[in-house]
Amino acid sequence: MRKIIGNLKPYRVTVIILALMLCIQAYCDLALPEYTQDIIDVGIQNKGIEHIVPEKMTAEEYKSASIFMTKTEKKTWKSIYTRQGSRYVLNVTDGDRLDELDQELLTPIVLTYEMGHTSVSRFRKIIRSSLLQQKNPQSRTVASRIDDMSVKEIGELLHYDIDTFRAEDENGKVKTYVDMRSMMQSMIDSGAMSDSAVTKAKKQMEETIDSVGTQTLKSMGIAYAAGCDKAAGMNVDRIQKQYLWREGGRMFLMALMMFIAAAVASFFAARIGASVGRDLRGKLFRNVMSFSNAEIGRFSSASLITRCTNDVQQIQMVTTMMLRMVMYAPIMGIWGIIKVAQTGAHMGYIIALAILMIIAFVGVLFAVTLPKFRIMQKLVDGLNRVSREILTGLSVIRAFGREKEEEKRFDVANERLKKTQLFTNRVMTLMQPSMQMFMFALIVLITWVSAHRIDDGTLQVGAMTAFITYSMMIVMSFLIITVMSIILPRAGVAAERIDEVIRTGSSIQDPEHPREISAPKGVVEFEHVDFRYPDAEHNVLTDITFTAEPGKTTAIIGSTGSGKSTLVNLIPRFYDITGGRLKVDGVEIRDLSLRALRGEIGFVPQKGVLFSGTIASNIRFGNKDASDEEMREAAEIAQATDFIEEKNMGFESDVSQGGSNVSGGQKQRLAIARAIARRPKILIFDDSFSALDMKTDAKLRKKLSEKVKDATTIVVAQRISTILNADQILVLDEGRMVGKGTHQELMENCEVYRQIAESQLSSTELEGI
Ligand SMILES: Nc1ncnc2c1ncn2[C@@H]1O[C@H](COP(=O)(O)OP(=O)(O)OP(=O)(O)O)[C@@H](O)[C@H]1O
Repeated sequence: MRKIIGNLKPYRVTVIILALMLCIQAYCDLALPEYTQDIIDVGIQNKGIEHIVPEKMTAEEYKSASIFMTKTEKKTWKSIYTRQGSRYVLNVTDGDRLDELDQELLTPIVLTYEMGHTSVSRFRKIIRSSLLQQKNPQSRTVASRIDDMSVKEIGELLHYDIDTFRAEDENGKVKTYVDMRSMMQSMIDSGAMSDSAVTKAKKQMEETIDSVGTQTLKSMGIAYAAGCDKAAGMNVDRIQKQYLWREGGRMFLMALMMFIAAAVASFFAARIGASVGRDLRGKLFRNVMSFSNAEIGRFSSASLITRCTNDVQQIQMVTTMMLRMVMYAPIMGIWGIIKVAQTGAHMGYIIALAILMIIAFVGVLFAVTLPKFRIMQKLVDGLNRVSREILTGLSVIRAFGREKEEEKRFDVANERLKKTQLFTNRVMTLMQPSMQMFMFALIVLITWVSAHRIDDGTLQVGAMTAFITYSMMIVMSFLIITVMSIILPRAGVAAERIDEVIRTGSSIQDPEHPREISAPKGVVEFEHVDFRYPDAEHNVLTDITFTAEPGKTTAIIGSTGSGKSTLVNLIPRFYDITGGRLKVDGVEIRDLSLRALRGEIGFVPQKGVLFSGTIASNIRFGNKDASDEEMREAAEIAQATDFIEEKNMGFESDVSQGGSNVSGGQKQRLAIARAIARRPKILIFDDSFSALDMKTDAKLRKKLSEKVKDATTIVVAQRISTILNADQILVLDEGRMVGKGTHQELMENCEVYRQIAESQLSSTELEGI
């Protein structure tokens, strides 16, 4: 995870912009349910009235509104209304001030509203408890009979004017309500209700209201304002229409803003992801280019390719996902929880329960599938290996009639992968429907609990809708966090694999202060050189001593695996020697810069390697400034002219990737021409003549001795005939030099050489030399 985040360092600014966009998106996303809530609760249920202070009031309402107000609140109340005839008109228009008033006057106004809208059962309860508080026995007797009396009878008994009226509740059900306001007023005026009793009643009411939540409380206040406005003769329908249009418009703008923020965030996330991928690939590639053969061997080229492609691809995908979803989920989750608390629905425990269940469910799901995912990675590797082997060896398979067996081998690997994939896919496909079912169950549960609250009048329909939406958002956020917390460690493995390559330095480094050769000649000196491959137990080369001189050919011969290729690979420092000294023109090669050293060498590897392009581009590969003349001469020496000229396009003929459209011998000749075109001081042929027929081999050697006279030529060969005329022949056996001299000398004093010679040439041929 840290490594994945570390990759984002160069994109700090873009990540900050992206985070900002996500905040805007979250803000809009979370504001939308609020708008829905407002449209339902304010726009539809409260006829579009936004503030709890009525715009117009009858004198009667104006008076009764202040029943539960403190002195300061009463002062505010008086200051915000102006009398116009029999009506009181609100003189405040500033939105902020109205919001302040909503806060300041909410409790007394809702209390008054509640007093004006008391259900019959609640009215009886209030009267009974106030009668029981009075000490005289008569009141107690009346209290016991309250349930049998009608509201009117209770009013007559207590000598108060009590109005009842029928109205719809929040759910549209028509109910009988009692308006207790005038009764309260008379009680306060007559002194039957003391100030402390009012405070006590207010406190009791406040406690009941506390459980409702601010949003619902405000809706009650607004319902009160709507009632007053209507009673004062205002056109509430127009207010409602205006409100709905305005809120709908705002909602649309919010949705638009959310869309833009989300699109910009996605754009940046994809861009950063792709850039991180590009950076990693670049870093990997640059580092791999500096690797010596030892590091390439350690990782294997197949693994390096997988790391450069598959692993980087995975990191790129996870980075984009992380920036888009993992960053967004906590913002939404936490902000959503805050919003949910504000709805006052008090159903947080349902969300907590849902989150716990989701974590448990996803945990079980992944516990079952994760080991299979790990196995799958190995099975994919296995399938790749088998297919690669079969495809590259197709002609051999055909020649030996092994198609059926190989098909079976492939089928086994294929079938194993299929079975594992089927299992994981089946389990994972369970996830979506389960999550859907889970979400629906959550909605049902919330609706069921809310239904009771709505029935009790402690929750509004809009608040429920908002709560459901917020719940879905929170639960989804936790779901994303849970799933990502499982996916991320898997991507961590890819990050680890990439990091391993990036952290690995090349074992072959340039010296800090490289020495220079003023006039390079190309003398190669081996002084008691030993070499052992990294991690190998034994030396591959031991005590090798010889000097290869300019203008002369040094040939190396020996049985398979005797260390010939290894020896020549030491000269361009593909590997560093492990003992002795290796000098070029008297300077240890470790003291020369790699560029200078390799600049002196023309190397023809055992396996001819060509690059896609043209024949000319391949010959000029080591010396892009070579003139046409030089290029033709190199091709001439390498005996490549004949076949090049046979092609329609000559030197401009296409060479496909890896040189697959030229024969093995042609490939070798082009590789030789490429080395010669460089005009090096040291020419190394690592078994490069093996694919040439004897005639071409002889012609090529003749041309070489004529045209590349000054170079130090080192030839590794399998055929004695190739090296018969060499100035010096080194005979290797199991990594040791068992003979050094000309052909004649070796025939006389080197047993190993004689055996090789006798195994390749007849006695008459040998005598004729
Ligand atoms: N990268 C490597 N890591 C470890 N051991 C290696 C590596 N390359 C070669 N060897 C071992 O070093 C020994 C010498 O190999 P080398 O390729 O130099 O022989 P060679 O004489 O060129 O053989 P051939 O004539 O078959 O090409 C062999 O035993 C081989 O197994």
